[in-house]
Amino acid sequence: MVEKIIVRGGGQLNGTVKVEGAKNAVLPVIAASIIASEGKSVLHEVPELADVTTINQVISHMNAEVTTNGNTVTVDATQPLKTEAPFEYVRKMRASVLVLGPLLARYGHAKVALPGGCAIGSRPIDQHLKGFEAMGAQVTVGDGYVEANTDGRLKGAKIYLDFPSVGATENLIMAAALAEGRTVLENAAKEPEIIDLANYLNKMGARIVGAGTETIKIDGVEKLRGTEHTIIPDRVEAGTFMVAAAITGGNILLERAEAEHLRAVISKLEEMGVTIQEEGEGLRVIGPKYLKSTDIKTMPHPGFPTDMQSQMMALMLRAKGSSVITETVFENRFMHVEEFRRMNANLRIEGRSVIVDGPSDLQGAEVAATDLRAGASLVLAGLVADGYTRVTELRHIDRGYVNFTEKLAKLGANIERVKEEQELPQESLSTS
Ligand SMILES: CC(=O)N[C@H]1[C@@H](OP(=O)(O)OP(=O)(O)OC[C@H]2O[C@@H](n3ccc(=O)[nH]c3=O)[C@H](O)[C@@H]2O)O[C@H](CO)[C@@H](O)[C@@H]1O
Ligand SMILES: C=C(OP(=O)(O)O)C(=O)O
Repeated sequence: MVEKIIVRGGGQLNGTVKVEGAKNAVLPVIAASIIASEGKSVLHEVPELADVTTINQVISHMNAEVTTNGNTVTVDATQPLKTEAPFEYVRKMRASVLVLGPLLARYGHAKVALPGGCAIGSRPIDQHLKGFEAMGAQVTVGDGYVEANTDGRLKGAKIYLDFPSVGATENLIMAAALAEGRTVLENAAKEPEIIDLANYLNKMGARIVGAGTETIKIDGVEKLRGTEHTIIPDRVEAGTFMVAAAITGGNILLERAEAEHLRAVISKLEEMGVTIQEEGEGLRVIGPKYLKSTDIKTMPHPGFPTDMQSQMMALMLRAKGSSVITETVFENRFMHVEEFRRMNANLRIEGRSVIVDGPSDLQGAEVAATDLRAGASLVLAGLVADGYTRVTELRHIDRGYVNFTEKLAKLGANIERVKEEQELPQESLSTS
């Protein structure tokens, strides 16, 4: 049996959706919760995602006590922890490497399986390791593991990142939180999720200033204490539903969507003719009758987010004229292009760019989610394709979207998630 999302194109999406807590904020926050040698952390607005289950399994494996009650997760890491994260977890989710910084800071030792690449690129962690070494750790890589050790506490250091890596910035802030002296992180990532992590750590007793700017200063403290924290809203989930409104010419109110985190996305959607208004604690998004073409280049925050690239490509397919979308953050984040082509999309890859000649007359087809955002984008394209689109490989979508099918159905989409018999390939039916 294979699980599929089946969507039939046609019709506008209208109604209200509440944006979940951010996947990319909650994963580092749960990883950071294991630094606390005293007190429990109580985390609110935790989305019920497969990735959250994975990070909870990683820290439970280390002996942290994790209790989930709806969207509230309590972590008690006061008992002695194991300092290893095995491959079985890291292979499911690269963000498992975020336990390196907290373990090294608290225990002077960490051993984590190397994450390796994935469908969107090779994704090395050299910038994380360079930072740990600058703080005095000995780092070795072998047998598929990275191991870091330090005698006594890490030492504060001046670290310049070659690229504003989100994960490296998070791992190094966490490591520096318990280091001796001051760490200055230059060319740091400025994503809202970095600010959320720093706010959480500061509530735990850390001394971090400058999160959200390119220079972050961390004065190490001796210990941190569990605290209460509410996870920020997921700007990528919000952006995905904004595209759902835009592509169907619908009208959706996104409760808890944070305009400040979505400036680049809002600006590009407005260029394409979409109306966006702040309303109460959220954003109202109204799709136009005709979409206009535009060009987009992905960049680190506050630039256009790579995690919204494929959704915007789906939208460009329906815009009149030529649009160009350039990916500068990941080396290989265009796997969805071939899948869109199965749906009769007119687009081509040129180096790091995709040229979209719209509007395409999209036709329903059987397509595979090649990664999490690609999966969501195929569903978005299916909302306006002629006939039925069947999307497979749903485990990717489940990593980052809570009840995606149900939420779209509630907005009026003709969509369901089903289990279907796997069709045998032709050759296995042959009797010769
Ligand atoms: C769990 C999480 O928060 N994931 C997000 C995080 O991923 P992640 O933290 O992995 O992304 P990074 O910002 O680290 O990676 C960006 C680029 O830098 C490269 N790089 C990174 C680290 C390093 O040591 N060396 C190196 O070369 C990567 O291969 C990639 O090409 O930020 C990405 C960029 O906004 C988002 O797409 C992901 O959704
Ligand atoms: C690429 C993403 O996540 P991850 O870094 O967890 O693979 C994403 O959220 O789009």
